[in-house]
Amino acid sequence: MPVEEFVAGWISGAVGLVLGHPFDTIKVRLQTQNTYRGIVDCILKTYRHESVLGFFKGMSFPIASVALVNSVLFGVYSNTLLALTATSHQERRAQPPSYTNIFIAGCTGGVLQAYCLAPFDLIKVRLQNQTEPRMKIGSSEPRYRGPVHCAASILREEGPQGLFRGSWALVLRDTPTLGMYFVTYEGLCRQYTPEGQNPSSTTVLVAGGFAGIASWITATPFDVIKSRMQMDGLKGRKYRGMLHCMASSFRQEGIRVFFKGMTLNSARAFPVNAVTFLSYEYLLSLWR
Ligand SMILES: CN(C)C(=N)NCCC[C@H](N)C(=O)O
Repeated sequence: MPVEEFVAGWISGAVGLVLGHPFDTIKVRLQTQNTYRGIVDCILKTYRHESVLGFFKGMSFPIASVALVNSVLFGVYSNTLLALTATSHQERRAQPPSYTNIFIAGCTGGVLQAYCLAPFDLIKVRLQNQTEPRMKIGSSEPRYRGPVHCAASILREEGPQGLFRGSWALVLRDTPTLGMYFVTYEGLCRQYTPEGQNPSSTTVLVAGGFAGIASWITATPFDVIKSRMQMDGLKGRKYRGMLHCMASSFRQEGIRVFFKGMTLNSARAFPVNAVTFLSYEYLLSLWR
């Protein structure tokens, strides 16, 4: 089993994560709180109330977990392709796998990464939604003092299943969209690369960026439901399950609820996934 794919997935994920976290915080707040009038209002309120630190809330756990999550995604993807087509990463330029196999490998990586991601993502979302300013004397204390305190409080108050709240929505968000993610990336690379050659850095950046946008646009409806389910339980239970969350969100806010955060998801997706794929391909070429 080629371990390089796992290591390259980890490092490239960390680079992308830091770059995209501020967008992610604003998106999560817009999806789960109804107190903001839009993106600009949310950015201004966050900055005024919490300073620039507010945009980076909840980033430490994703940084710690990205090694696991991204290496599982890229490692499982590549090793599933190896099992399906008997070609290694290096051989795939000369013998390109079919899009069906790429889609199946992407979906397999997506399901497994969703399970690893679930508890870390839930803690991230809970911390991102704390709007109390840090280090301001006289301001109210946030409910969670940090990621470890957050995990311990959830375990104590909501039980182990509390850490997996919203995980069905997460699996539904990530499975088909990650299949599509790799199909888009491969498709664009093939389109703009002469046969048998490796794609140029520009092609990798553009293909990675558009793969990110395409996958996040389609992922947004389940992303909204996932974030709402993850916040449920904080002040009692509002939703009886994923379907109830979908129905009640739709009843109260109409169809547009499923598109909340789509602009930010897309804006974040381009740079994050451009650098993720560029560093992934670069690292693999170093180890070849
Ligand atoms: C639509 N989905 C769930 C994805 N494309 N997921 C892949 C994650 C890539 C990168 N870490 C990111 O956060 O965009």
